[in-house]
Amino acid sequence: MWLTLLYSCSGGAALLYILYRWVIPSIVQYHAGLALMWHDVIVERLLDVLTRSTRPQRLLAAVQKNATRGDPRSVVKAIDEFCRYTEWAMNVGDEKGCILDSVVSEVNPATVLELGTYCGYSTVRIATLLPPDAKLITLEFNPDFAVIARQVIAWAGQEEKVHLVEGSSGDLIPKMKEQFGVKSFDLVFLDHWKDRYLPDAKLMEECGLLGKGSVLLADNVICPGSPDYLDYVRNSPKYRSQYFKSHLEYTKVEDGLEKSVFLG
Ligand SMILES: C[S@@+](CC[C@H](N)C(=O)[O-])C[C@H]1O[C@@H](n2cnc3c(N)ncnc32)[C@H](O)[C@@H]1O
Ligand SMILES: [Mg+2]
Repeated sequence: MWLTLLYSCSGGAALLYILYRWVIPSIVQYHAGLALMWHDVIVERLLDVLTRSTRPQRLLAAVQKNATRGDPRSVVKAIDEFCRYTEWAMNVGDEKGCILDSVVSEVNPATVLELGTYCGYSTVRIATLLPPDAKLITLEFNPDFAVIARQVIAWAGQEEKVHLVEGSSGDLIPKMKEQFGVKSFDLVFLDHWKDRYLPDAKLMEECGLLGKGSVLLADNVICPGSPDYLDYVRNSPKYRSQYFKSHLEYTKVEDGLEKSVFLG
């Protein structure tokens, strides 16, 4: 009897594991709402409780285990593998990351602002492509994420190029000129909470942080989406705007990046 019970329990556990690991992820990856609900709410909370750690801490552990210190490409690869095969996370990801890389290379910026650091994945991608004298300021208002991001950036050997500032974009953007010595930004990567894209773009304009030719690159303009921002940059005579179609990080849900050149 005990043997039968053991068999049925282990059979049930195996079935649950197969559902969790393969069946549900392969179904939800085509649906925006379900994908975000599954990965960003259910799985994250479950693993936080079961492992008594946070997703950023688990991501950092994967970097320390699998990436070579001082090799930024290996850091990016370790995070992408962790997010594709172990646990989804809200980095720009490998697919949209290639578009980000090509825009950074094309603009070849001397000054970059990133809104939303999270664990430092996109920060490392951007920093790797910058010339040695370029300046990358990245803003993150969650101190727990900032602690992890600093370690990821240092593991990638990019800490000299990156200035991670803790605080909210709305408070920090007006201080960029006086406190951080910035004249204007050649490139801004918007990847913080989506309802802040439009107010922060307007704030950067008001503060004189955008010059003729400055590029705004906005992630997740379709999923989760930032319709008011898209409407603004696509219809304002101040911008020439272009959409790069792609997928929400580590899924097959449509998402994309909007590149908007400030015309002055
Ligand atoms: C999608 S994640 C950034 C992902 C990161 N850019 C990457 O691709 O690796 C968004 C981050 O923005 C931060 N954030 C949201 N609103 C913010 C704000 N107004 N100011 C500063 N940080 C913000 C969140 O705490 C979160 O860590
Ligand atoms: Mg994003």
